[in-house]
Amino acid sequence: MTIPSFVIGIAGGSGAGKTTVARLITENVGESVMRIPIDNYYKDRSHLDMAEREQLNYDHPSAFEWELLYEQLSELMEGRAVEMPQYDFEIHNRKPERETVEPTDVIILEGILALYDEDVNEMLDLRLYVETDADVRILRRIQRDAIDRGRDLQGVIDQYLSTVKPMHEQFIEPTKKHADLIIPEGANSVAVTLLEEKVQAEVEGEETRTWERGAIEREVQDRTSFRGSGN
Ligand SMILES: Nc1ncnc2c1ncn2[C@@H]1O[C@H](COP(=O)(O)OP(=O)(O)O)[C@@H](O)[C@H]1O
Ligand SMILES: O=c1ccn([C@@H]2O[C@H](COP(=O)(O)O)[C@@H](O)[C@H]2O)c(=O)[nH]1
Repeated sequence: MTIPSFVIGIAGGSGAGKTTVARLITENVGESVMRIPIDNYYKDRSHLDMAEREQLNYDHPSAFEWELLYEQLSELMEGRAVEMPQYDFEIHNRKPERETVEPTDVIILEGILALYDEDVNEMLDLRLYVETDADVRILRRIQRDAIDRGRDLQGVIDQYLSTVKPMHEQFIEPTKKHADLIIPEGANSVAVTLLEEKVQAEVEGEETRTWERGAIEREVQDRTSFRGSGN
């Protein structure tokens, strides 16, 4: 039975680069790390039709089933498998099937509001916030939704202005204060390398659960100032 030894939360606005950071810091550790997208815990909306679902606010905390997320994270932390819901962005709804997920050494919880819920926050050993300018994020979102997902461009713009942007300012950006480490633009190679090393060490059993909050932050500062002083 695996009892997870390290849980990382990665928050940040839509298109900030959360998934990219999660992928980069876990790509060399195989199956000992599990990524949990908070999107899987969007509420089930099967009672609504597509037109109604298209009108919903998916950036407000009330769009998520927090109790289920907390319950399943708790189960995983105690070494038990869960039946995790799966989400389909194309139809704005949960998929009918769930996936059996076994606990792993390291868990990465990732999503716009990964640092929002107090109970969930307390389960995290390391809280990251990926910070990327709004103009870059909306361009990425247009690329993803309008081009890759075939959504109507005007719809993407309307959703951004009516819910994505105001909810970001009201709920997502303020969670930055809970972060141990803020990663600018996501592709901060110093932070990514350090986090990768940390995850690797957890997976190889070199670390114990004596994680000292702020350790990575200090190391990033040290390495960055070392680089900066090399003139
Ligand atoms: N640092 C970066 N530089 C350039 N492009 C990036 C960077 N981080 C992410 N992207 C790109 O931006 C898009 C959104 O990134 P993603 O990680 O899915 O964001 P999020 O999970 O925060 O919504 C993807 O196409 C990804 O390849
Ligand atoms: O049915 C849905 C559910 C969510 N969204 C949007 O997705 C983003 C969150 O995902 P990121 O990968 O962080 O971009 C959120 O801003 C929602 O607006 C959606 O459009 N439809």
